[in-house]
Amino acid sequence: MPPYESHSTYAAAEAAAEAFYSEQEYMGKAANDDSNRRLCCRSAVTVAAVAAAAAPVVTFWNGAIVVGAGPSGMATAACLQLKGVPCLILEKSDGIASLWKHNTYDRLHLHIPKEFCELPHLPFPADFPTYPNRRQFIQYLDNYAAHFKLDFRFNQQVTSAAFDPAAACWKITTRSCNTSSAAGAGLAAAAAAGAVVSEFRARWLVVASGENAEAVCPVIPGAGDFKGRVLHSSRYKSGADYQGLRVLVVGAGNSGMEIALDLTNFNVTPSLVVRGPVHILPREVFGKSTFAVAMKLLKTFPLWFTDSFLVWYAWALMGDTNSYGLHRPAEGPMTIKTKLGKTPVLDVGTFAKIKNGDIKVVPAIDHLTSNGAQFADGQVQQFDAIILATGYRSNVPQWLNDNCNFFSEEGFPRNPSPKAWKGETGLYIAGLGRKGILGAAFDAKNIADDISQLFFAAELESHARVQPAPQQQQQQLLRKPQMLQVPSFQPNAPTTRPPQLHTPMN
Ligand SMILES: NC(=O)C1=CN([C@@H]2O[C@H](COP(=O)(O)OP(=O)(O)OC[C@H]3O[C@@H](n4cnc5c(N)ncnc54)[C@H](OP(=O)(O)O)[C@@H]3O)[C@@H](O)[C@H]2O)C=CC1
Ligand SMILES: O=C(O)C(=O)Cc1c[nH]c2ccccc12
Repeated sequence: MPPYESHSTYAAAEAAAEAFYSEQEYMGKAANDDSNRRLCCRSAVTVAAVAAAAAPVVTFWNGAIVVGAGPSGMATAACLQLKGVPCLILEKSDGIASLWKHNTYDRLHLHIPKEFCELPHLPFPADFPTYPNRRQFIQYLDNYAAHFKLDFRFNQQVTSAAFDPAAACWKITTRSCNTSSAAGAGLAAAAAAGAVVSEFRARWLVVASGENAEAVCPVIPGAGDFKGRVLHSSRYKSGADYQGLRVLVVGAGNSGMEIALDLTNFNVTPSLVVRGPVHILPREVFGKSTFAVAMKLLKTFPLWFTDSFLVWYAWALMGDTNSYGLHRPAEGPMTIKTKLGKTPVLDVGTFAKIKNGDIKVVPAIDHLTSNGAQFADGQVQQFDAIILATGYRSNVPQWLNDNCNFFSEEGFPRNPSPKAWKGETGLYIAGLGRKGILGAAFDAKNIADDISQLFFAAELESHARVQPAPQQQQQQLLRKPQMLQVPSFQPNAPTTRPPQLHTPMN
């Protein structure tokens, strides 16, 4: 059964998108338990509060904690691990790269060349095409996690993270489910099995929860009246599910444009809501990726020149897009990307379908009716399904206690790039700089350099306090981190500071 059939009304679409995201949190796997066990005997000290069943399990992690097991989080963890800093990744879903695995459509390919989408220290296989498909990219990410033996805790939704100045560490609270009783039992049974609250403490916190953490479903007037299917683009898989239906795609970003194209390949003639100005560019310029050309031009020429070239080239190749309802913004595509983070549309065939009438461009929706929509220009059309390709949002404001006002209300760093990766009190940010995967790789390397310096300085200091043999200590520390022990830690004692950790002799 296609996913949308269980929640076919508009009112249910946002709840469904939300449920989908949280659903993944409940689907535990045995492998996950293994990684949890491994974790406990490496660089952490986990204290089960046996006396009080409701009290959270507290894990003291001597290193960095990363929130999010997407490309940005994994890149940061790999860089940290290579530098010898223990790193634990908390992920709300049941596995890595959940957005790529569960929330993308079948025909998705990277639309910029693979060399701009590589994570640090592991290139794509040489036989991958220039624009790897969804399956290949996922394979690369799975391989990345395995190659660097990254430490994950899945099914751990971070519900809060705050810096505790007294203890000089981050206190991170997660919610998870009793996965063994919930496995395969579905959401309701999982919820009944009861969520488990855990606590993690670490000196360094890396926010890598993603620019696309949550689906955005706008409130459209009359939405409650519409009787057809409504879903967010993150639930769309293929036009095969819509054959014979009248479909409205809302939103002219890269998702909406490509979904509209996909529908035409299954004999659907979709309408596409383009409510405002949009930059649509050919994917390639003289056989070279437009993105690569733009990057090259930006190295030598100012932004305005690069923009003028791109718009001129788009005009030369595609003609005037205005007459097809696609009006260009006053500012150029790279200026808008830099200022607002909005990515231009890279055309993979949609424009030709708009030109030949297979896709009908319509203006903003005025309101929905029981069986369709009325648009801003007064026209009324009937639809059986509406796909909201209306974008995503960061979820950082929901869980990060950002008392230094580092993040905007939208959950993005206020600092303009390239300093957007470092906050205060051990807070770091990977992949929220609106610079794609390349930007995330850049963040990851900088974060790892920074944290590793602080980590080893702190380790040396604490060892100097324990044993007065600095040279010998330094040699030990430069080895791979080993199990850390707490000599006389009292599980139920009040803890304002993490216990003193030391590396055993080996
Ligand atoms: N192959 C690839 O590599 C792909 C990459 N992506 C990337 O994923 C990210 C997310 O893309 P996408 O999902 O397209 O989201 P975007 O945020 O890029 O686009 C959302 C679109 O929806 C429009 N919109 C929002 N609300 C409404 C509304 N109420 N009525 C009408 N239109 C509305 C926005 O218009 P407005 O601009 O007026 O706000 C915008 O055009 C982007 O970075 C994109 O580049 C996506 C697909 C494929
Ligand atoms: O995927 C993104 O959102 C990016 O930031 C990278 C990117 C993809 N396509 C582009 C076109 C112009 C500028 C940046 C990008």
